[in-house]
Amino acid sequence: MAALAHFRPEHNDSPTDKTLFSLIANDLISQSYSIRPGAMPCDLVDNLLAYQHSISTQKYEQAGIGRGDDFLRNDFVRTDKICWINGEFEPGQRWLDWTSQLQQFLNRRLFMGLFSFENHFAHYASGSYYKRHYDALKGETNRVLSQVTYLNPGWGPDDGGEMVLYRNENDLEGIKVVPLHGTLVLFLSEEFPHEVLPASRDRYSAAGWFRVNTSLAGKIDPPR
Ligand SMILES: O=C(O)CCC(=O)C(=O)O
Ligand SMILES: [Fe+2]
Repeated sequence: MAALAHFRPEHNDSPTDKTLFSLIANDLISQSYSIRPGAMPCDLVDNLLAYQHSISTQKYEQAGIGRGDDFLRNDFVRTDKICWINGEFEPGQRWLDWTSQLQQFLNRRLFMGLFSFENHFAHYASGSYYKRHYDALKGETNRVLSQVTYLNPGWGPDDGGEMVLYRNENDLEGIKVVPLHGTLVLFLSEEFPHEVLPASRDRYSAAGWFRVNTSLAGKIDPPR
């Protein structure tokens, strides 16, 4: 027994990144989406949540739909507020390092050709929503893989705010994902309509998209 006193488990219950990446890859192979409650490393999501809270509300902008000249604010579709994440501060950089490792892993394992990652914090104030939509339109391939990580400790069954992931355009029932702290969701951007139901409290997340390189000669495809 004395020897056990010196035994220290290598890490806590959460799987190592490689194990998690492997599970995600297997999910994507078998069902083109991955829903992993509580899978994110605790220190990473705690750090990200603290970072999100430290950002001044003035840095948030009303979210819109479309990009560039097609950008449109439309309260009928979505009412959340967003703030793009860059590597300016350490927690943001750690997050981008982690997502870059995931990107490399998926490229090696699944040959996905993921080229870049854009992502933002999203704040859905109580009652906010994002109606059913696709993150990418077929044929306009650039957003390939959507990612959402939830940053809401203690989210309860009565808090609402589920993300509903529909299996295809005819699916009306969908799979409800509770936006609980540390839950990670990934899905092929062109394949799954999804929506965010209104919540009864503030709802925080980091949502992002891995993109392929659609730059044409001489014309760089901007990251957002
Ligand atoms: O927050 C979520 O659960 C999903 C957000 C979303 O669909 C998006 O930002 O495109
Ligand atoms: Fe979306």
